[in-house]
Amino acid sequence: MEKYILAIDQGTTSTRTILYNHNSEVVMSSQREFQQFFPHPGWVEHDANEIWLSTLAVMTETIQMSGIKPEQVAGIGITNQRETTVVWDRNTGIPVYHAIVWQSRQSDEICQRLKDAGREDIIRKKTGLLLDPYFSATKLVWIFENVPGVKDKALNGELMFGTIDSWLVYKLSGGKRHITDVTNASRTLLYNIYEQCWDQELLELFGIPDSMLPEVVSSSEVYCCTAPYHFYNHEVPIAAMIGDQQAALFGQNCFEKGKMKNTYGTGGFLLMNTGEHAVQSNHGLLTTIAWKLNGETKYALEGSIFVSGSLIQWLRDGLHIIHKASETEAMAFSVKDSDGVVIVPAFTGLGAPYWDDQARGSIVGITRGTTKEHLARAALEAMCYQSKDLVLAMQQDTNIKIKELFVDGGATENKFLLQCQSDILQIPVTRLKVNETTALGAAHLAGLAVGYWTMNDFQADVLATYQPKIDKQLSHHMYQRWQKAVKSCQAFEED
Ligand SMILES: Nc1ncnc2c1ncn2[C@@H]1O[C@H](COP(=O)(O)OP(=O)(O)O)[C@@H](O)[C@H]1O
Ligand SMILES: O=P(O)(O)OC[C@H](O)CO
Repeated sequence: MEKYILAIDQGTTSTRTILYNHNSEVVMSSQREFQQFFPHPGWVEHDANEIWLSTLAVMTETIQMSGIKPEQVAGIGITNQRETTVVWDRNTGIPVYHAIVWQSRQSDEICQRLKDAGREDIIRKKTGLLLDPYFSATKLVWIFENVPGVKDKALNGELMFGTIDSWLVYKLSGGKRHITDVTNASRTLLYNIYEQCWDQELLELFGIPDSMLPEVVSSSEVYCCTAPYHFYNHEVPIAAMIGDQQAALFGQNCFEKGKMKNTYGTGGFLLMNTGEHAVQSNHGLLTTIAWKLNGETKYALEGSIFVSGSLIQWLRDGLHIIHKASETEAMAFSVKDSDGVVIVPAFTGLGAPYWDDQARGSIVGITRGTTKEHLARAALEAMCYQSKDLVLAMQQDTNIKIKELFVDGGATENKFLLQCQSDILQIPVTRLKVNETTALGAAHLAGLAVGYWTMNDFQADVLATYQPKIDKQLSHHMYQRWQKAVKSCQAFEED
């Protein structure tokens, strides 16, 4: 009887399940979007129950549509939107508040308070992260301070905290297990990534009782089985949990130190495997855990780009100069260059390596001859320049010369983007046949845990490699113009 691995990819806007066969081919998949709540400007919330129900629905649908028997599923791997925070009642399993999403800025003030109290350094040293509302701990503090009765209940040991991986395993196991994997723990601001444990000093600093924390486990092992009533009366091993960006790094086969992937979605996420050493960044990059497998922990450096593919959405929905994102490819190829136009998409400030939340976007270099084709080209180039900023920062932090960039995400359909990225970086840029590397990474980790695959089974099947086509000098000149444009948009705000 042929066996399969089921990956659950619980993302920010939708939940997906993908069923893989032994050749790592997609046999069936299913997807459900769920509601986004924006109760105040800058706040983003989800209904954790809806996320759970969407997960059950897509799991069931995938199995039904594939026509396989439930007992043919050898294991389940979970990958998830990271940092998003859920608090639920230990006795009833009911969340006490909406899940606060990683994008949400509602704990801004709490971060500021801690910064003013001079706490940022200690947090950065222990967690590799920044004191920012992006990460879980201050979201949890926000719930304590704003939802009546929650803090007392938490202190009484009546509540549980978890990121989405934790929440889903709790539900899937019928409340039997309260766990999280190291990669998700490493995004909470509560986990000491060097000692690999919840950090007592940080728990005290945030006022969080350790009774509500999940047990931290590796990214690949059989943690428990699905409660039979959730999966056609079958107990299927849940065998992997990993944050989505780390899962993509694994799914891209970036197993060795120095290997790097870049995801071009709404935002951008660049991760480099730094091996068994956690590298502290001097350029505002995050130090994070890549995965823990067979007792070995691998670390990564991470840079996030706030606006990547969403710049193309803005051309469509804001400027109305395109109807579909894919049109930008032909438009960009149709002109020989951007005619000197540079777009800096600092819509909400600039992330690493600038960390300037005051900066705002700009379009410089326009003339009477500027056309929408030049703007489309400049927008795609901006996505590449931002990645180059991060690649350079990573090279400086690690002393590792990057030899190749692996790419994934929706915008990698765009051939101009990938050629341009190779030109700007002056290294090969490789896209695999599988673009859903996040789910694949989680599936592979689950397959390893249940003996379905070995590491030798993971061969990167290349779709295309783009080699630099412009010379170094021109590439350097273009990048210098980008740096000038960034400086000018920062200076403009100062004025
Ligand atoms: N052919 C394309 N060229 C340029 N950008 C694209 C293209 N197709 C999609 N995008 C951009 O990629 C993003 C969608 O990618 P996706 O990986 O699905 O994002 P996410 O997972 O963040 O929702 C959108 O912001 C869209 O504008
Ligand atoms: O769900 P995505 O793909 O938007 O990813 C979200 C990231 O994990 C946030 O850190």
